[in-house]
Formats: sequence, C-alpha cells, structure tokens
Amino acid sequence: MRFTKGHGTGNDFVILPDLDGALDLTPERVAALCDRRRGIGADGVLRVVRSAAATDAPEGPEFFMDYRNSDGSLAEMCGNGARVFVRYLLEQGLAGGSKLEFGSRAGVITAVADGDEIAVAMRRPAIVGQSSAMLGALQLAGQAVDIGNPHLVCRVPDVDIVDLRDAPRFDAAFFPAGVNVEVISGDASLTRMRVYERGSGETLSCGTGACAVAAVVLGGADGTVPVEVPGGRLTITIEPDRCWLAGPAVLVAHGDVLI
Ligand SMILES: N[C@@H](CCC[C@H](N)C(=O)O)C(=O)O
Repeated sequence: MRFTKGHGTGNDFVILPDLDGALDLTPERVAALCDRRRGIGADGVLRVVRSAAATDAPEGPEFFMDYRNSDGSLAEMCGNGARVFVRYLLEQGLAGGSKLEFGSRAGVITAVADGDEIAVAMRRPAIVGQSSAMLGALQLAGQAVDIGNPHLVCRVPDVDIVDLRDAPRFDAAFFPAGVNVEVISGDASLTRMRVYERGSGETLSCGTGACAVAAVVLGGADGTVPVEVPGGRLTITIEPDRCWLAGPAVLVAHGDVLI
C-alpha cells in the first residue's frame, strides 16, 4: 500500500490514497500505522477517497478527507490534516489552481494555497459554555468551543509548566463524545497554546484547537490571532461566517507500507 507522510506545524499524518474506497481501514490498522515504534508513526491518518466512494461525504467536491486519530477513532474535523490533505492533492496533481474545495465530516472545506502556506476555511467556532478538566492534580476551568469537533480552552499562567503526559479528566456529561483540551497563555497579539488531543495525546499542534483558542481570546468577536504551538505558528482569522486557519503544510516522504 502506498503512503505519504506529511505534517502541518508538527501535527503529523500518514496519508493513504484510496481513491476508489477499496481499503479496509480498521481502527487497529490505523493504530498500527500511527505507532511510532512499530509503525510509520503519526498523530493521525488521512485517507484520500473520491466522494462518490465514501459513505459520509457531503455533496459537491470530488474528494473526501477521511480523518482518523492515532488510536483509530473517527473525528469530525482536523484543521492541520485538512491543510496537509490539500498539499497532497496539489502535489499529486489531483487538484490544481490555488483555490479548491473538498469534503470532510464537518462539511465542505474551502482551501487557498499560497506558496508554503495553506489556509482552510472552516465553520466559525461557537463558544458553547463553561466546563473544567483535571490535569493530574490541577483543576482548570475553561470555555467549551465547538468547531465541528469539541474543545475545552483553559487559561494558565504558563503553558510550559502544565503536565500533558496523561489524558485530562473531563465532565463526560458535558462532553459525551470526549474533548480536546487546550491550555493557553498570552493575549490576542500572540497566544501560546499546548494541546492534549482526543484520540491522539499531546501533539505539537492542533488546527481546530487553535481556532477554538482564537474564539476564546477574541471573546467571541471577529479578528486575527497568531497562535504559537510547540510545532510552529498558525494564524487564525475569524470572520462573521467562517474561520480561516493558515500555516505551513509539508510532505516529507512517499513509500510503501507493509502492515
Ligand atoms: N489535530 C487536529 C484535530 C484532530 C481531531 C481531534 N483529535 C479530535 O478528536 O477531535 C487539528 O489540527 O485540528
């Protein structure tokens, strides 16, 4: 099976071309591919499939991004994955031009490529309430944000001192499908963020997380926020009816996988 490896600000993915939807991509296979010692290693898998061959693709675009977390679970959306997916479509000649659309479980995504940067427009993040999470013995209050997938954004004095090795405990009644937990410091001129992703653990970056963070930092208003993550920098622009996530997206290898 052919694969490509890519990343967006260090949030890394195994990309599997499966244009006709023939692949049996079980959760176990995804977890094996993402295993950093016994597999290729990644935060998630991006299956590239024609919308006509996908069961959950929205009407319209030719291609569908089937995203899976590294534990094999499905997620509604992956912002960095979307940017890397676009880089793959462009580099493989499956799409052309600087503006394109593709399908995701969160609906149709618009993308714009500009040199090293790829920006994707997702739905506008909605602040949906308050909740809290326990990180070890540390209890953090936060704001819950929905951008297709669920996030809890918690302000801390210094993101570097938070221990994200273990999964945060959260209110399962509030987040019945689980949650991605972001810790942030700074302000709208530059926000620092670390994240523990549902289904993947701590990652170097999370695009939808950065959008959720921007919504909280801007207090629900429109605007642009640079978000610094351990893997680099993302720029988030919230408009009245959508949210742009911009940053680098890179392919690093092509190969054959035997597992
Ligand atoms: N890394 C992603 C988010 C991937 C999905 C997330 N772990 C979830 O389960 O919701 C991003 O860049 O947005």
